[in-house]
Amino acid sequence: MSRSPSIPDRPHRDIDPDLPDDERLEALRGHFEDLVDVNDQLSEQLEEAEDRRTRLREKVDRVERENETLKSSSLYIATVEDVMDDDEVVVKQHGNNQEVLTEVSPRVADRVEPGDRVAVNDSFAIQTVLDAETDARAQSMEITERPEVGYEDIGGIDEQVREVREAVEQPLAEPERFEEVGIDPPSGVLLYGPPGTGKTMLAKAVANKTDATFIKMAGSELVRKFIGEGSRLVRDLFEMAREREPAIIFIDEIDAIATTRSESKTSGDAEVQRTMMQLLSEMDGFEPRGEIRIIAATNRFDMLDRAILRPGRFDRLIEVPEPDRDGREQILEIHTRDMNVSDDVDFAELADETDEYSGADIESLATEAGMFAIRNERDEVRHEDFLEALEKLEDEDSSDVVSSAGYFYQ
Ligand SMILES: Nc1ncnc2c1ncn2[C@@H]1O[C@H](COP(=O)(O)OP(=O)(O)OP(=O)(O)O)[C@@H](O)[C@H]1O
Repeated sequence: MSRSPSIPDRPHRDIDPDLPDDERLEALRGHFEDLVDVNDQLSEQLEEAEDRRTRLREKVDRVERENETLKSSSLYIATVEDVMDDDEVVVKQHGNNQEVLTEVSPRVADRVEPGDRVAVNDSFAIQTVLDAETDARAQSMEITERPEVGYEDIGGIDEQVREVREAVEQPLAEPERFEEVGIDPPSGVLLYGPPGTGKTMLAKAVANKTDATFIKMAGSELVRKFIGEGSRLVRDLFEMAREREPAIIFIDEIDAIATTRSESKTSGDAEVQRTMMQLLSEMDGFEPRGEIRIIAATNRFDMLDRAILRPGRFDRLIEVPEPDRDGREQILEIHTRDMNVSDDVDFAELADETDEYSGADIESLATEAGMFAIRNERDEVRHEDFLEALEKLEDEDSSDVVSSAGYFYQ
């Protein structure tokens, strides 16, 4: 790197005005030569500075172009297996487990270590090293420091809220009570019931109440996202939780990895099996009174492999049913809390009319009613808007609207 050149001193000469003319002329000539010298030096420096500026500009342009390429092209996730000399590394690609000898871009060369998760481009050159956060997201984990759902946002399932608080919140908030009594809290809690009934909300609300990090992963992602990576993802999930204790791990659609063992021995089944074994071994090695709690959810209780329900695993089962009439009224009130609803809205009647609606369906109903008000150029939502919304939802394919219909969960 070139250092900035020093600026030459300003030439200075005292010329005695009483000197004879020829001596004064000589002195002035000397001064003039000094000035020309300095001028030459400054011009040279200016030229160098301009050169440097051009080189920097080119560098910036190049980095900007690289940046654009990085942003616009898809990158693939891989794990570094080995780092060799000359900036060469062996990476294993997620998805197909292919091992590739590749190069590291000089920008990240000194940051790459075996075990790192990296993003590679189409020609497998390593572009970036993923930090824990990006890595987790790339693996479809959803991490929320403090979810914004409170118990007051959940309607119609008070008993389930109570049970979850007892099984998950209390062991985190007052572990000493379990110690005093001499029992271990439930290892894992399994919430089961039709879709859209508030299972995820329940898990988020406990995390909110206990200031725990909420880490969510869908079982389907564990087995579908990167074939052959399921058990590693489970390990990462628990690792992430250990780094962020207190934490609540929420595995949605647990049935995707814990289905009843099928007779067929396809590689897909073996993969699912390995993922489940990893989950069980993580849970078995768990500190029962520790600061990580695990909640799983399923709509397909009937399909679950009973091995995951043994003591020490998901040993507290909580059914989260569709809301009853009063529950629906409560949920309607929750979802219209921030809406400008007119006094003529009859929640009791709407609750009567929404038999078999899940909480999620009721949320859609409220949003749809709001849309009708907007369409009619009103800023107040009236009862008639809810009725129109009901009609619209009923008209749409009823199996889509009433999401619980047709689901077998026990
Ligand atoms: N009991 C409820 N009280 C209030 N809102 C609810 C309730 N149940 C569901 N909802 C609404 O429906 C949305 C979806 O609910 P949630 O994701 O918790 O359902 P889920 O049971 O986990 O569904 P799935 O099984 O499909 O994952 C919530 O964001 C909320 O707006």
